Amino acid sequence: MTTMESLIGLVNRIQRACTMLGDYGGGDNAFSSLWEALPSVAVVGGQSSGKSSVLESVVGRDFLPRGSGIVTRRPLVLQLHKTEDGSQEYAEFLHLPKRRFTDFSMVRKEIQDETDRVTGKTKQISPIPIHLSIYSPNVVNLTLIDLPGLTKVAVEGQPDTIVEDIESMVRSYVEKPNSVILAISPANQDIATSDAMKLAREVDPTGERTFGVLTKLDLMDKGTNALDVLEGRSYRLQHPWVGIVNRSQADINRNIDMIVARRKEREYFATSPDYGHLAGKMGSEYLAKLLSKHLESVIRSRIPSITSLINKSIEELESEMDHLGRPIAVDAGAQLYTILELCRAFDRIFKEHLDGGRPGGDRIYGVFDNQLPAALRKLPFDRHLSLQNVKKVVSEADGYQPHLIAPEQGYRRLIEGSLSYFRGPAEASADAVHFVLKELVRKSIGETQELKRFPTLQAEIAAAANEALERFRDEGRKTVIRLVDMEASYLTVEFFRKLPQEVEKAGNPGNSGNTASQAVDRYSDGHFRRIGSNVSSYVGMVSETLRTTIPKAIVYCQVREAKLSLLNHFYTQIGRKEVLSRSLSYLYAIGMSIRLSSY
Ligand SMILES: Nc1nc2c(ncn2[C@@H]2O[C@H](COP(=O)(O)OP(=O)(O)OP(=O)(O)O)[C@@H](O)[C@H]2O)c(=O)[nH]1
Repeated sequence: MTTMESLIGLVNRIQRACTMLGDYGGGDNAFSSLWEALPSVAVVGGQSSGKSSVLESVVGRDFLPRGSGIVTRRPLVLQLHKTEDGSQEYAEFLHLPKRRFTDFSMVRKEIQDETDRVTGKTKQISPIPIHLSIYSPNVVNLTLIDLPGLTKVAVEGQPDTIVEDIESMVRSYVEKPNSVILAISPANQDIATSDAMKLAREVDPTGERTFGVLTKLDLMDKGTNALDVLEGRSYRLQHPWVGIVNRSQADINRNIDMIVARRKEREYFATSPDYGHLAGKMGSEYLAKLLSKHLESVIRSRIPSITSLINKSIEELESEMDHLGRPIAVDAGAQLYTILELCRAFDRIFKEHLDGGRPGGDRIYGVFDNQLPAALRKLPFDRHLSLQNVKKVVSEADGYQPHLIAPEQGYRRLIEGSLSYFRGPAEASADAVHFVLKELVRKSIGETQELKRFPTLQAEIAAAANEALERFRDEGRKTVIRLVDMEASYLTVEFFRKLPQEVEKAGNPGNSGNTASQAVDRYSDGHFRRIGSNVSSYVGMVSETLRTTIPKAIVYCQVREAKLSLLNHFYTQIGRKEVLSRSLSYLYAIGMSIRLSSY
């Protein structure tokens, strides 16, 4: 491998590591700054300027989606890898690591499908890149990023903001000082109106990192030529302009082969009266070499800062790994599957305990059927509703003015005071079920034969399951407390409506005119006893309700969750660990190859 090849290959590998971690310049961790430090070539141009055509002829293959409107709706990070002459050409997507595409029409389809997977079938755009590698003897090592074409109007079905959205996405790529801008303009349009040049001038006013490409030279009016642009008089850039002749729509319709098209392009320049003297510096093949060489020199100058960023990323990953715990297996990829299988075996047994088939789940019913009702019965309402306490609470609620008809405030206070006693048994039930579940986890781990050989994994599963159960318990407790509080926050109205009549009846046995005896009776012990017994029957009613709703809440929050998602967190975590450890070994390898080479 020549130095140039390995340098660009190096950057390709780092870019893959970044994408693997779900980063593409968005966040503010070491990885996104690493991504940003990497040079790449961003292809910018207005719609129909010939962007796709240029990319395809640089690659020497048809593989980009075609159609009207905005076809490129996600950035496409295209990594070209030169392989030995005569070797089979193939393509690979980062999101489908196991699949080699040799049929390039399938590559086109996969780009379309993968675009739709993120954006939906809508015409939305998304900044999440698709990574495609092409291995071919007909390419030079190069990383290109294809971006949506700049447009001036939204088409049917697209949000009005699409014009700005595309511009700001493209801008986010080209404004990075490390990006090389491949600005595509059609020769049959005034260069002064080119969308690509407008944006390039804004982000790179000195033209240091802009490569101007002029397409459609063959479509210029007879008798005119683009020498003013190509020789740098119309628009000055630090790098030379490159003229291109792509396949026309008719060529495409006639399925003119890419390699044939490249040859025709060479012939076009070689025989052109206008451009003959520039022939050696025109055409898509020359463009590819020019870019590759430039990219290499940029990368070379960045090696020291890239190395230090890699080290910083490694440090960050290491510390995240320390935090999550090291992966159990050495060969993470293969073992991840085994681990998940083992977890599932455990999960199955755990569910059998809950659903029956294995003992233990019945103990949850025991909590609801015995423990909870017993605890409810034992609540000290007798004391709370004793004659003495009722008198005290009611008088306190009355204040300086004793109640006239029914002691509404007194009732409320007595009821609220009583209801608060329900919190204890409610929480105790959540705890009791929690302990049953915990015990079932312990048992299930012991009964999972497959786990016998993996004590560490056993411990990790136990820890993860118990942690999940704790979370479910917290939720269960919160919910049952809420049930109790709900009872206290709104009392059943009918119950109160009945009260005054009862008091009235009880206070006036057949003597409705005698207010004096009524008054005496109202403050007699009998009166307070009646209040106590009214409250007691209200509380009894609530107790009945809670006896049935508390189990529902606990099953919903704890038992059901344990069945559905006991190890979900754990699965996410080991998945993350796997990705981290893969990225880490990746970066170590890259760091190593930088140290070993003499860049
Ligand atoms: N004759 C001729 N036609 C070209 C040339 N370059 C592009 N075309 C044609 O112009 C049309 C648009 O080219 P594309 O490569 O699809 O342009 P694009 O910028 O990718 O377009 P969008 O993806 O729609 O933004 C196609 O029909 C091409 O065949 C060229 O150099 N000469």
